[in-house]
Amino acid sequence: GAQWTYTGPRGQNHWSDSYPVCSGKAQSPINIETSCVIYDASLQPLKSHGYREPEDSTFLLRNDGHTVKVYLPPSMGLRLPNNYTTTQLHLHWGNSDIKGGAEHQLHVVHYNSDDYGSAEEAKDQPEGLAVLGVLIEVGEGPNLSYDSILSYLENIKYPGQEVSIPSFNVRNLLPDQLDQYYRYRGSLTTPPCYESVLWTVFNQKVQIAESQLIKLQHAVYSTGANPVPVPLQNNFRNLQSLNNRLVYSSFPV
Ligand SMILES: NS(=O)(=O)c1c(F)c(F)c(S(=O)(=O)CCO)c(N[C@H]2CCCc3ccccc32)c1F
Ligand SMILES: [Zn+2]
Repeated sequence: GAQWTYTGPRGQNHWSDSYPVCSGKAQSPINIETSCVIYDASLQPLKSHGYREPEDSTFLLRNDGHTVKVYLPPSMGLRLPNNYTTTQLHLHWGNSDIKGGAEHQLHVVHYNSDDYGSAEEAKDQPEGLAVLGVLIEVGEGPNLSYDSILSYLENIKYPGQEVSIPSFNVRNLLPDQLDQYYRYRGSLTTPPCYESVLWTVFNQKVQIAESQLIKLQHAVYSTGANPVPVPLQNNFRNLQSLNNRLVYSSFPV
């Protein structure tokens, strides 16, 4: 399972050797070519619930060697209009060489709780998952909402480490405007690459300070300390072919 990496002999060009769906026709991420999106006026502003007031006083933050992720309580969710319940959020980021681009992202993962009992059950089912994608760029800052996660990375330097952190307002990690987004059908961007994800990518980016991005890029490792720990960086998948999919926008572009 957790053998795959982003580069090298088990890197993304080899994922399909062990996970055949990774070479499917509806893979993510894709480049959203705004000149080709279709405005769909029926796409309503996203309605999240429970994001602002977590029922739990703590969240579990974990380094799984591929990303840093926060497990989220089932009191949070979306109506899309199906009910989708949160399961976790995680981050993807580049390294100090890469400027601009869309590789720094927050993803909030939900499962279809109308039809399935858990994310594990829903992960390979049609319409099983819904992921919110937030593009993160370096700007003014610091973005104190992201410090709710970044301040604790030193406690999960190595894969398998986890720490209980004070719960926080997840809504503040998202852009102000939830009415402008792109929507397309795609996949998990990590193995097993199941084509079960209804993607929502917000048009508005969020900004963090350069110091926050540098912390994210240097605080956690993808391997243990022996012999030398490898920093976890560039943990994002290459862009995949759109093939015969359409991308919709909730706003006229
Ligand atoms: N970019 S992405 O596609 O949103 C995305 C990630 F990038 C990502 F790293 C993860 S992971 O943290 O599980 C580490 C990978 O094993 C997930 N989880 C998925 C895929 C693995 C199985 C599973 C089971 C239940 C719920 C979610 C998931 C993921 F969905
Ligand atoms: Zn992701």
